[in-house]
Amino acid sequence: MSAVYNKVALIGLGLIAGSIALAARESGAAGRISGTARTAKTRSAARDLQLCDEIVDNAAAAVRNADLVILCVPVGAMGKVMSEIKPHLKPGAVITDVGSVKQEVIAEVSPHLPDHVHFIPGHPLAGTEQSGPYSGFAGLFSNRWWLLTPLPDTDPEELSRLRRFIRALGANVEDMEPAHHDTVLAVTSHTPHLIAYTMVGVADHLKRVTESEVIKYSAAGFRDFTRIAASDPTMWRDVFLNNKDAVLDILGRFTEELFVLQRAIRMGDGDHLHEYFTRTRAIRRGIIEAGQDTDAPDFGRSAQPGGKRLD
Ligand SMILES: NC(=O)c1ccc[n+]([C@@H]2O[C@H](COP(=O)([O-])OP(=O)(O)OC[C@H]3O[C@@H](n4cnc5c(N)ncnc54)[C@H](O)[C@@H]3O)[C@@H](O)[C@H]2O)c1
Ligand SMILES: O=C(O)C(=O)C[C@]1(C(=O)O)C=C[C@@H](O)C=C1
Repeated sequence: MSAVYNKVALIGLGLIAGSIALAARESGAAGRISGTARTAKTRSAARDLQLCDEIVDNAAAAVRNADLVILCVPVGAMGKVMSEIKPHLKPGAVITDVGSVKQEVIAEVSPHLPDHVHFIPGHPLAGTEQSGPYSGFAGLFSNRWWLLTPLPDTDPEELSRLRRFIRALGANVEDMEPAHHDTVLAVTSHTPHLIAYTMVGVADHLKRVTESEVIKYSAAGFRDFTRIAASDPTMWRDVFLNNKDAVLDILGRFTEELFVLQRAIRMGDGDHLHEYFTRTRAIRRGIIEAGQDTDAPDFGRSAQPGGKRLD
């Protein structure tokens, strides 16, 4: 394909920027990619991996003459990076970000925006528990959602151009209000991560009592928790500090439900537990039937059309 942007600048060469670089190169969506990272070690790793056409020592140099600038740093660092690149941006450039939280990023970045650029915040709903330049891969965004949260004055032509670039990386694009984004992600991503972190912490305490048994006999469910709980501490610290209200709201609801289930177990209320688990199972099956979980095994669907199983 012909390039959507002549020069793309990636700030923060970790999992997401590395994956964007590889996918953009594979698709030809970027004419030229310039990248930078905070530490010399990361820049050197990115050079070894040949992630970009050029790896430069600072963000100011990376954005020079760039048509698209993608901020790929932790949510809490977005404002600082934006203030550094402000004087070096090309007039007409599009600035986007990949932060997992939107309202706070918009609040932190907006004061540093020069008049002559377009800021279109975004968030790819794709990732892993890995971080750093070695963890990127070209297929990360394939068939995943990438949400954009355009602002009231967003130029429609620039918005459709950015959508074209993102689709070239393999993702499906949708627009969302920033506040709604933060509520949805608190439910689908942020609170589940906090629960995984907590569960692994509980098991860690238990391990001190039972020695190595918690790890040795850990079942698949717990192992999935440990994968999530291995996610980058800086990234997740910033997510929780910057999506505080939505996460605290969902966490409150979670705690209430947990107490109800706890009571049902104590009272031996099997009907309540069975009805609850039947509802949650239907949600999982709905996700798979909608084709939203490409990693999931297709539990019995081939044998039973419609996802129903004979029990
Ligand atoms: N990992 C995921 O699953 C995932 C998915 C979607 C979106 N995101 C978002 O993407 C962004 C990047 O995440 P990632 O997983 O690629 O992280 P990463 O740790 O792999 O990479 C982050 C990069 O930012 C740089 N950085 C860290 N702190 C910085 C600072 N204070 N100033 C300047 N640079 C700094 C690091 O050196 C590194 O180059 C985050 O905002 C995160 O919320 C992550
Ligand atoms: O698959 C994972 O490891 C992820 O946690 C990815 C995940 C998610 O919760 O789905 C994590 C944070 C992002 O902002 C987007 C995607």
